[in-house]
Amino acid sequence: MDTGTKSPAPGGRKDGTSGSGPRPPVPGLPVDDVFAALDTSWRGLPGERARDRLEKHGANELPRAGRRTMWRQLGAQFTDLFAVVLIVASGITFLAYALEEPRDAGTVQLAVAILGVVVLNAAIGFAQEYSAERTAQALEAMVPHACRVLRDGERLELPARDVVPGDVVLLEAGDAVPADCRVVEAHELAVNNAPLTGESNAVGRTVDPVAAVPLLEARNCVFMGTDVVAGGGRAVVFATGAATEFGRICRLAAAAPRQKTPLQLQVASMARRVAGAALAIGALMFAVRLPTGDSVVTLFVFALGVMVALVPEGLPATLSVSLSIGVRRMARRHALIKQLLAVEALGSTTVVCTDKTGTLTQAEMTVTQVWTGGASHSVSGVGYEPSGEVADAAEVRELLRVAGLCCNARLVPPTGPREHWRVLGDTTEGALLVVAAKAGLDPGAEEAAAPRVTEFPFDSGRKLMTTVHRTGAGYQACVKGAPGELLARCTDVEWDGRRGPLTGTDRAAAVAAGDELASQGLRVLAVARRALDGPRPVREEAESALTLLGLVGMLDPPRPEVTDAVAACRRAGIRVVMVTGDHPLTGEAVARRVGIVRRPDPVVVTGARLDAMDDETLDSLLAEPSELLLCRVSPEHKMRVVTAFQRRGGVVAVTGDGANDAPALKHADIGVAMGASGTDVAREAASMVLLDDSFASIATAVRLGRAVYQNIRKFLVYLFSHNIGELVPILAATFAGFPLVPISAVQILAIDLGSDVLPALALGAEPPESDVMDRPPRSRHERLFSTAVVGRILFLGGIQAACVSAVFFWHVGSLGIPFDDFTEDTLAYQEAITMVQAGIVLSQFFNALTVRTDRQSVLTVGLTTNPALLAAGGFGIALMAAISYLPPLQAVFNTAPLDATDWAVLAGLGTLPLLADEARKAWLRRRADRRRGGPR
Ligand SMILES: Nc1ncnc2c1ncn2[C@@H]1O[C@H](COP(=O)(O)OP(=O)(O)OP(=O)(O)O)[C@@H](O)[C@H]1O
Repeated sequence: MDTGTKSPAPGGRKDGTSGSGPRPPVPGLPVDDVFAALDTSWRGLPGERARDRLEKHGANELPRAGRRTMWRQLGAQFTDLFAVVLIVASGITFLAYALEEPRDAGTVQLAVAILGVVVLNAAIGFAQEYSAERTAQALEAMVPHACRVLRDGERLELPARDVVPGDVVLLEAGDAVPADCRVVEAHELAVNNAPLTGESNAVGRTVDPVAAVPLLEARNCVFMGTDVVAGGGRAVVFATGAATEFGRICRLAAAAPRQKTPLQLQVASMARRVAGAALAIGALMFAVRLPTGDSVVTLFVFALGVMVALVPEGLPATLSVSLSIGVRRMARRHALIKQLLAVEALGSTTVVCTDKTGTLTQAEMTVTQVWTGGASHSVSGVGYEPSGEVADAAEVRELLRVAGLCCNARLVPPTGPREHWRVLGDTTEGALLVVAAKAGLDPGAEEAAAPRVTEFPFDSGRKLMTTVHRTGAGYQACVKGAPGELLARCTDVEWDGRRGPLTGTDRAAAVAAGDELASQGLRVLAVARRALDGPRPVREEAESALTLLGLVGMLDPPRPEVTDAVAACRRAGIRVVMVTGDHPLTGEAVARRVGIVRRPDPVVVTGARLDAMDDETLDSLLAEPSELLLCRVSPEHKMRVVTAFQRRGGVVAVTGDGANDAPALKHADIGVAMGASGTDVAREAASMVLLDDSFASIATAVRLGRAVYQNIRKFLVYLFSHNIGELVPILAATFAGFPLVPISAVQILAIDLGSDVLPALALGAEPPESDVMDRPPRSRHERLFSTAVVGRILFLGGIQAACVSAVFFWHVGSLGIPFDDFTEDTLAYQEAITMVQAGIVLSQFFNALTVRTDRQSVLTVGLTTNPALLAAGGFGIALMAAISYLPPLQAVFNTAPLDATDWAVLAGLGTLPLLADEARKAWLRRRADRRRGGPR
């Protein structure tokens, strides 16, 4: 059919394959006419024509909806609550300056400084949002979105963006439909059109032409943005990119609101509360300083300054930095976070339900045993290279021929000297093709001799797959699957030179052989066939009265890195539960190898036993602290177990790769999909995607997730402790009857903006503490501002406040000048306020070092292991020196030069919070050791 003639261009308005005008007539055409209309054929497009079409129609991508322009993003920074409050505050200060008699330059400086806060905050916020968005885009691009198409008869795997009208797409359960297509071949094909129609039940697809109906209702079409949920088939693309129905809807859709995570909400609400408190404290300051006799305007400006200084403006931005650094670190370690929520949940994960194949193991299957009745045959060779030996027996060849015919995977030879043989498709099937090749069988030739006429695809609920072939002697069903499921459908055997009914002894022998292979950790499949009368049997017919040919056992070695990761999870108080569709013996053998099972008596629960259990029994089973394996389970069981763990208050991470894992992935606190081998549906449903599929990456993500939370607490303690250091001296001076403030509002702003922002950001980027995985998971209900956090803020802030107050009073008192004689211009006063400011800056430098660890000594992590923090602290000190020594800055801040002794005293006092905190940590460590029964 592929004439190669230049018929009306597919995708153009004439044949309606694209554009927003008349919809394509393809649903009404018989299959052959569809190919003609789209100028393509069953063999797919020739490569050159596909390239032309890609050029003509552009990439199969949707224009990004809902992205704000840079200007709008920047503008938004000035309209959030804090910014508005600050802008109003600055306006009032300017007004106060205008009304003041005589005018004080300090007032206008304060007004400008407040505006400076707004601009700086906006800049940080904007930079953060911008980089977070860039990160999100980069991460999105890392999630593979490939599809299988036929081009010139050749089966290829292409990025979905390269698909063009006329491409023949191969569809399987779990695939995301890459473009709008007309179905030309369907094997129990069903899709979920929910993204387009809102109805989330599976709808079957046919190949028959349909009468004129709205395109979305055409049962012979599949659409971009939807998923194949069952069966498989082929379809021809008729619209791509923005021309698809999905593209049309996306154009109509308004920008989705950005969702904030509970942590962000917690911080935002806390920041609001602190702002309220700042307002109250500002009012309090106004009230307490009223007796000093200052003018109302002066007092008002001062109170406003204090209030502005106390507002934690930088907090939300620092939080975003911390989260986005966490996300980037995880991506570097192969864990892509799709929803920020997962970062938080990871930190409090209590249970990980993990698949076996690919996650704990390498998913590099090699058939090592073939069992045919009385005889067991070893197979040599490793990996997917089809070289090795297998017994040259007719019954082995027949078993492998049938198994090979019942496969959709394809072996791809290496293209370069450093490459290896690869499998395109299911690795279990890849292993079967390899062993068939080792037996001298050529899949192409076998398929040509017995072309496939229909297929009942594998699904993990049924655990079987069947293909029907036309042979010289009629039709034949080739069936492979889990031995238990397949044996139940067999009535005959053909092995050991015997062909006849399957006896009780045969059955027992097959079960024993299967168990023996499984207990070696091998994945076991049984293979059978039957003769059929016609090409299109119903499934029950094709999968009954089968003749059993034997079993194959395939090895899938554990991933070497998993054992350590499992041990780390154990230490971190996280329970690892294996959930597999495989045989209990295979599951247990693998679980033992990776350390999930260490005791002799693990609890192995099969899907059948789960079915027989009510929720109460299941709950009490999960409550036992046993080593638990769930074997021969289907995705529905997985969902039930996740829900049961959650009922018990667990925070559950669950892995999944198949389309029917989607509900469990969505329901879990952290749905983890496989980037390399998983289906598109699973990846869409998940909140985290593992690029390397390895369990070890989950453990790493948990570690980094815990670190993010810890870091947030670190900078909270850091940022809030200096507020105490600023407020207490002011209150003390007022109550002591000192007529001036020990630290002015502009000085407070200089600390907030000059010396505190950068170290807070550097704390948000701290690497995980080495003992982060030696503690139990954080309770999901634990507040960010826990008693421990507030206690530490008061502890560190209190010491700092005591030190700087002492410095102030010592300095103003040592000269014997009466308090009432002090004016703003008294040198001793200028020196004293400079010392208070420098005292806080130095103390904050040491504070930053001490908050780096919760319980460990700072010396254990090393004083220089966060160079960014040292640089940020160093910058703050240099700025302070400039404020003390440079005349223009002295004029602004009313400061005076400090001498070396002053600096030395301040530095000495600044270390006090650090030393006191070290003593507190040592006490905590000793207490923990005592609880554990002696030091470790
Ligand atoms: N492509 C296939 N065709 C037929 N049978 C298969 C196929 N793949 C697996 N099986 C059989 O079905 C059983 C369950 O496989 P399934 O892929 O559902 O397990 P799973 O839950 O993904 O396992 P795992 O936990 O190892 O990832 C296997 O033990 C095997 O006997």
